[in-house]
Amino acid sequence: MIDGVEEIPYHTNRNDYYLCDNLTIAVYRYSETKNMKVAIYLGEPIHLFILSGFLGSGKSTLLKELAENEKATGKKVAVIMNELGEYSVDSEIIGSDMTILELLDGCICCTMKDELEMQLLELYRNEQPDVIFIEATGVAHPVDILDACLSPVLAPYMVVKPLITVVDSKRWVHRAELSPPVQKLLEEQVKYADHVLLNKADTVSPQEIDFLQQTIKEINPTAQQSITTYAKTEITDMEHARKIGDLKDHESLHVVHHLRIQSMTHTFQSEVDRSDFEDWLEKTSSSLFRLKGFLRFTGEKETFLIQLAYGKPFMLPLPINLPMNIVIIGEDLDKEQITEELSELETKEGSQYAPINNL
Ligand SMILES: Nc1nc2c(ncn2[C@@H]2O[C@H](COP(=O)(O)OP(=O)(O)OP(=O)(O)O)[C@@H](O)[C@H]2O)c(=O)[nH]1
Repeated sequence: MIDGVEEIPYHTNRNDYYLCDNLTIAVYRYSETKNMKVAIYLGEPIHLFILSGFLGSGKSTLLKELAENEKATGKKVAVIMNELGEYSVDSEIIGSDMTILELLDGCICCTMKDELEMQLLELYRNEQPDVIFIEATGVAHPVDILDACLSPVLAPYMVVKPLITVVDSKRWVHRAELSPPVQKLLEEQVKYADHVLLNKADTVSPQEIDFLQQTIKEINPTAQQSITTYAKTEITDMEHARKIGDLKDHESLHVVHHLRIQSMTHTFQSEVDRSDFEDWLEKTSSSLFRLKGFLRFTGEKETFLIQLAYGKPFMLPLPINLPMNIVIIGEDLDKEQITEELSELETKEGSQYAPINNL
């Protein structure tokens, strides 16, 4: 018997993933006892790059460039490509010498969230890449992509790198010709980026580049900007996100620096008083885009799945024991204060079990 792991009160015959309201829980068979166990497979943290940008802006071109740079430094690279269509032209272009997974005919930020979580989990468990690049569809919203990538099970073992938005310079200059919803999407993709690539610089004049830089700065004053042709850039140009703590030691706080959209994962060390937590949620919810994870309340035997989206909280009791990881996504999060507030909610009873290594 492994300490701290509870048996799941149902039986399945194989290693499996258990999908629960959008969240993926890894379920492994522990062969000595023949019982199913819930656990997290712990390996090296994986660096996750999310590439957003409107259709045809140059995301695949950038992906190919960055992936090749990373491979040249000896890193193991995996790619997840999301396309709205049923066939991915881009993955053909990227080449066959790295793991490429396709999510076709839907968008990871809405209908394909579960599939994305499954693919990330599978990559994490089976391939252990150093870096994963996710190319979103041209119409995905960066907040939703980040949300889809950060399941509470995996988030502590991922280092989310700066969110990169690729802009088609010419299209941007002429964006007033687009429909208002498309214009809004382009602006949102820029607004929430950490790094904006002004790509296709060869298609505009130097004066237009100046104008472009200025308008992008007005929408997102903190994003780093690069001017590129055929997305020629280096990953080191974008290396301005750093994790806090050492994830190999299962550091509970996972923070994405310099992101306008920030995420953090808090791991509760012990159970929490339910009404204190509900008060905290009520007080804080309006400032969060998203909160999701697992929690146990003092005096209650189930683990609760906690979800907060668009200010509305949702709690579902689960008949299994899970690590108490909560993922939080928001803008300008005061992470230290949130960590402090969440730690204060702990009642010091029913401590968090240690995740298991080497399953
Ligand atoms: N002239 C010019 N063409 C470019 C540049 N970068 C990319 N392209 C071309 O633009 C087209 C679209 O590039 P992709 O990299 O496929 O764009 P994407 O954003 O992945 O496209 P979707 O996946 O359809 O959204 C391709 O034909 C590229 O070769 C550039 O800097 N200048």
